[in-house]
Amino acid sequence: MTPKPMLDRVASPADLRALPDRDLPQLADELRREVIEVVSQTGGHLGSSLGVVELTVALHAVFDTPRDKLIWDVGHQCYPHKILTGRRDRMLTLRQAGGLSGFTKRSESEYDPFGAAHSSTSISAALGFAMAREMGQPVGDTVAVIGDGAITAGMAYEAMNHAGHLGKRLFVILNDNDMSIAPPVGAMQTYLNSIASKEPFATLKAIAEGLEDHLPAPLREGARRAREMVSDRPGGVTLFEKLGFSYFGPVNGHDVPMLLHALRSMRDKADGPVLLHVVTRKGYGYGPAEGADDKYHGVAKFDIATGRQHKTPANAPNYTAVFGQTLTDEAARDPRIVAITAAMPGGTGLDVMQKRFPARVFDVGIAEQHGVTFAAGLAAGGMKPFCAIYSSFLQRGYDQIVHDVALQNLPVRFMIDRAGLVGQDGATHAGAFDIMFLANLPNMVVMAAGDEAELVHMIATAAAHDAGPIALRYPRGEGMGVALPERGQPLEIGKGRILREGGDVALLSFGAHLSEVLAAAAILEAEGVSVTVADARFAKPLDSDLVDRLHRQHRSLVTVEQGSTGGFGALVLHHLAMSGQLDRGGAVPTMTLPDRFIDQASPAQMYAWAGLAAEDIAAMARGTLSSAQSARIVRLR
Ligand SMILES: Cc1ncc(C[n+]2csc(CCOP(=O)(O)OP(=O)(O)O)c2C)c(N)n1
Ligand SMILES: CC(=O)[C@@H](O)[C@H](O)COP(=O)(O)O
Ligand SMILES: [Mg+2]
Repeated sequence: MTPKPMLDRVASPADLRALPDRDLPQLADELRREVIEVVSQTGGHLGSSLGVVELTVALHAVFDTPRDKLIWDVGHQCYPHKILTGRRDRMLTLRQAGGLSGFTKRSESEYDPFGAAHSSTSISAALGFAMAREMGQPVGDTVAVIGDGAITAGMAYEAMNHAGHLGKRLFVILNDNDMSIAPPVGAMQTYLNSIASKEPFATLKAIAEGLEDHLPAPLREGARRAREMVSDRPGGVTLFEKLGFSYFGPVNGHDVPMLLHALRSMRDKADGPVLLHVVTRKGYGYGPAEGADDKYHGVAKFDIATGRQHKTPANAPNYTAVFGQTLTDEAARDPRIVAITAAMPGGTGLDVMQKRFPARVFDVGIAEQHGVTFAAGLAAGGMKPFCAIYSSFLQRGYDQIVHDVALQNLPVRFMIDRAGLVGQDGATHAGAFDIMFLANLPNMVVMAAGDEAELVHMIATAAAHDAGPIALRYPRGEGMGVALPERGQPLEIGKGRILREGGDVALLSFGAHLSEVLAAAAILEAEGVSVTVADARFAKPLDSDLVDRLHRQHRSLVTVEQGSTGGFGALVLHHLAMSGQLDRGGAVPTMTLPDRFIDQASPAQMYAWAGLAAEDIAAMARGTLSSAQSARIVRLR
């Protein structure tokens, strides 16, 4: 690490507040260098963090954190905040096992009053704190920092609508960098751009609003004209003002004195909700980030001098890429196929289809709820919508899945990437619950891909399935390296497959843990246990013939899935119990994620903590055998 005299003097925000204002720009420069040095060694969300360095310094300088509650929306931009709030010495553990989370987290620091990682929750949470203060709790001011991407979500407007109604003191900082993960879309973005482009008048406005009372008359007039420039109508009111907020801005979010001035002005004058519009650049101050299309939103470890990222070479195509290409091929054959993403065209692989068929891919912004119901409307209107949303973000759209899709039996195809544990993003991004929350819904078909070739066939299955909704889950990362078919063939709905036959135990896998299940089978076979391995393919409808046969013909039937309790295994048990087969004996252990949240680590480590490594599966199967057999295995080992 390079020497940083100013940063070395700041062990906490209190130290920062003791510095004179003139030292804060230097502190920000040193902080930026530190963020770059750390992330070059850990990887992580770099671009967003670089864009808020000056804002972070100014916020901690003006507000009395942690008594004042500073709430970062999503929390992916919080690295400078972590460095300033007592976590500097642990930054190199970021996003690793036992280390700091990549997001804000209540259990990590008193300076993280509200955890995040899913977007657009900050204003609601800040309003909750504000009302707790109004009701006598020891809470100071509350400040939500929300990005122009995050403010595309309905939840942000629900919160502003409520805040405007309550009229209590609350600060919202809109961090407008004209970027989401991908370039942002939507009418709101156009509106924000129209306000932001009004500089320098708007800048004058920000200054003027802070100093208004002390300004000589001509300058006051300038401020009034500036206000008109940035408002909907002469004398004007911005959208935010119509929602009941006082609006300040836009101000240059990389100008520390300007930020200090604007923040102090609003802190000292506000008696209701205030929105400060700050314009920043994602990746600011690091050339390779500023020059990159994605502004280094999320990076691997990299070389600081060149910005070159050290990406591990892949052994097999990843599921996302296979999905993107296969859906594009299907779309080329069927003009009714359209796709929906909630602000993640690259992450979902839909950017491939977007390039070829731009008019058939809809980026709805961070609006999963709308995305699901929009897909339902498309389906009702005769299209074949593929709604591609990460498992954990799909949680946002659950009532829409139930009420708008399943209840009306509309053929929406849910393509659920990041199913299972995802690694460095940790518990917030784990795709743990979708099997459970989808397979319980009438009309819904639920599939999971055992490998990347299966994914291709399942996409074809979804494309062919017009009878109702269908969901397909697959994990983050590489496939098994199996040969990919030229073209997917629709599978028979509700039928699994047997990969190898044996006589002692049956391992029934649902989804991408198949590779681990096969590894477990190899361990058992080496011990002299004869193993059947089956891939259920469908959690719903369940292949009950397959389940019955595996249960009947083996001493035990072990189910394995990359999901929570209440999912595939529960459905197997339910079927066996309801058909009176459990009474006949034969253990049926169901191996699922445990009933706890699992913090970040490598996916393999996380699955090992979850008790789902190959050795755990083998041990579970071994434990179901008779003591005589177990003794034989122990001798063999
Ligand atoms: C509910 C939800 N959907 C999607 C995401 C994925 N996501 C994380 S950051 C981000 C973009 C946020 O853009 P913005 O708020 O402008 O912040 P910036 O990265 O530009 O600083 C998205 C889509 C998420 N975290 N939560
Ligand atoms: C902050 C956020 O939610 C995203 O940036 C997420 O970290 C992306 O994850 P993937 O790398 O799996 O696309
Ligand atoms: Mg943004």
